[in-house]
Amino acid sequence: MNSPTVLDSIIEGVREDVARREARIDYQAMKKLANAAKPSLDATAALRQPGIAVIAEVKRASPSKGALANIADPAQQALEYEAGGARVISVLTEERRFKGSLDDLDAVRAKVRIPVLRKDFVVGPYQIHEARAHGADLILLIVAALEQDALAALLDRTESLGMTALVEVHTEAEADRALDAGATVIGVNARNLKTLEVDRDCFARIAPGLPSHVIKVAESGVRDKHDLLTYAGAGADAVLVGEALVTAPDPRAAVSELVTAGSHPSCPRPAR
Ligand SMILES: O=C(O)c1ccccc1NCC(=O)[C@H](O)[C@H](O)COP(=O)(O)O
Repeated sequence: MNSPTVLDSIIEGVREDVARREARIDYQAMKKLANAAKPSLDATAALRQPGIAVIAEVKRASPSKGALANIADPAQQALEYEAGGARVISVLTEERRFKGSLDDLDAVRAKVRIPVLRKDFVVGPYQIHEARAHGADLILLIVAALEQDALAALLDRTESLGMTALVEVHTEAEADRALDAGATVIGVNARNLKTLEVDRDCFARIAPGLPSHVIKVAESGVRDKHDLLTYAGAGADAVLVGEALVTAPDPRAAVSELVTAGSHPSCPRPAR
């Protein structure tokens, strides 16, 4: 038997944590809470505005880097991102390896006016209703973590709750699975979640094979505006940035520099 990957061990912890939360608030009760939440914001409209969209992430720690930033006030961090021109805020809610929480999601949702992505490792429908109950507008679905039937069902569930699914892939085969499941927003993660290696050429290999109607998000490894421009040249509509923003001395300025580069007339535009 193969030894467990980083992704396997994250998922194992997530399953335990979901079971613990579900024992407190059961599935039917969570569905009711989700139904009572304010309607979700239209994330695809936000991502389709002119220029390369910046999805700015609240990320305290990661398996690849350990502790990244002591974000005492995630809402303030998100407000800085919003003021810098971010189109979407990504909030990591996984607790064990990323030091995030649903409290972080609540705090961010309460302050910002732009769409919010719940970034976690979704293993079942409970987490989707939970995300909606906590005000998320988008949810991440990782193809490598889901069987095909589950991926398609979770995508349907997300859309039926009025949310947008960012479907994450790392290989051409996963991109085919995302399309088969009906994904319209696809994130190509440069980071291999099994080995943690970052391959910034991954996006340029996969994006040309995605249909023009799909919103293409380049995830991970964006250090500065040069990386954003490279991804834009390969067809990115958006970039998702964590580490570079949480470690920046001035997160607002760091987002603004990316946004400015992505809206400059010389920035490559995806062909539509
Ligand atoms: O960041 C990690 O080490 C990691 C490890 C295992 C699974 C997921 C991981 N990160 C999640 C992400 O996809 C990133 O937080 C996101 O794309 C931002 O990446 P970066 O700008 O490189 O922080």
